Amino acid sequence: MVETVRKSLRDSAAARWTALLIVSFTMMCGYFLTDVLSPIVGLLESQLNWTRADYGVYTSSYGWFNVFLVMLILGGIILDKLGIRITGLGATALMVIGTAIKYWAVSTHVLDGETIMGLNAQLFWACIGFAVFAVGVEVAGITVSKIIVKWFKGKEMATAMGMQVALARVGTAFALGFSVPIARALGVIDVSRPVLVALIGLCIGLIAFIVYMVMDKKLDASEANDVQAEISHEDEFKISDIGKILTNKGWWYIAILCVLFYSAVFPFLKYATDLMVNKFGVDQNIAGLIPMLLPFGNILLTPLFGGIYDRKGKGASIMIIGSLLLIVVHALFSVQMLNNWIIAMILVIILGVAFSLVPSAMWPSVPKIVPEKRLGTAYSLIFWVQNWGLMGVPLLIGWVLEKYCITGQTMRDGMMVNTYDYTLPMLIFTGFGLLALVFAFLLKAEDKKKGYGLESPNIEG
Ligand SMILES: N[C@@H](Cc1c[nH]cn1)C(=O)NCC(=O)O
Repeated sequence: MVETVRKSLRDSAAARWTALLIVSFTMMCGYFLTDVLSPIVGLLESQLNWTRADYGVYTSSYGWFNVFLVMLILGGIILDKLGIRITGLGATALMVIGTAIKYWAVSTHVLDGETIMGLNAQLFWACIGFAVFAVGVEVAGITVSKIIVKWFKGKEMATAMGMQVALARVGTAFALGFSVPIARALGVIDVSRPVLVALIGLCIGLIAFIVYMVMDKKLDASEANDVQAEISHEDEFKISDIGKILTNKGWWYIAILCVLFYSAVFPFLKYATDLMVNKFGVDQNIAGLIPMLLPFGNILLTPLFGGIYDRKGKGASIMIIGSLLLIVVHALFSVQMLNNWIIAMILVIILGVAFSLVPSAMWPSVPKIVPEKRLGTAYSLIFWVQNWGLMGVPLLIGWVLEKYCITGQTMRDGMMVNTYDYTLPMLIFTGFGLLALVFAFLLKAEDKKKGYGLESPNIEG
């Protein structure tokens, strides 16, 4: 009898890279919306009367439902229990719904003069929309991580995760670079216009995810026998598995490193354009172009470093180097006399290297510490811890700026606006970097003790 060796769809390089591109596109649209208002902080002040503290509240609303209603953790459990297709579809739909609410909030005049829970009503509804969107984008993020593990385990996993992060950064870069021109297009300043562009992108992202669902079904069909075999060997995910994750020291070190490191990058990006205007004297119409270098650097470097991790290993060491660079950059940003825009550009580029090193090693390291059936929950718990930082730090920085850093007033776009000294916020970011470095070292020591293989290559054979 002739025996045929049945191949899984994931053995086809074309199929797995196509799947990656499709889901990465959906995430790219999500990242565009995440940062779409960051470069127009000044316009939000002059057009919608949002102060820096209001902007801090808006930015922190990203974590409201994820953190306080534990939606992110629920999303991870749903992912492990119900699977990739249903969770991803729900998450992508939430991104669209949240963005639609936010667009309505920043474009309508029916809320003018009203307040809700002490907040201006327009700001309140923009926050609700952003909070709903954030549940979607975070759950979509963990779903996509699990999708990559599903297609790329034992293959180019870190390169694939790096590529996905790279495309996500294209979304961030577009937001930083093009929000202002979009808001100013057609001769009339309209801060809702970039949000509308993001909404249209997310609708296309939703369609892209539905296309991916077809591929996912085909992959499952091609592995039907293997899946049966796996199910007989491995139990399904149980709620008690959460305890197993939470008692894993290696997981905690990654989660804490993640919250500290990302708290010094994403919240920094939210204020980076304003930093360029206030500290480096860059014109606000082009100030977003300097922070934009950071995600653009990531686009090339994250897959490159991922490739190094795949072939050579050294995951824990890569995270240590990334944390070190983060400290250097923020410490130099806090030096008052370094106020030339060329220095700002160089520092942002180095920050881009740091922000490529750590994610390229961090995300592919999680499957080495946690088994695949618990991965959705493990990623969601890490993101949950991280969301405390993404929520709290912008709020802290906005409050610090309003309370301690106002240096005077100036005329921009025909409006009197405050000017700010960014030394204190940059010292706070440096502190996060220092703590991140401590946890990167602890992670490396734990890896040595437990033999997770963080320093070993990902590609088998
Ligand atoms: N939890 C996300 C955070 C995020 C920011 N914008 C959209 N999501 C995350 O950490 N993703 C990994 C990354 O490196 O972007």
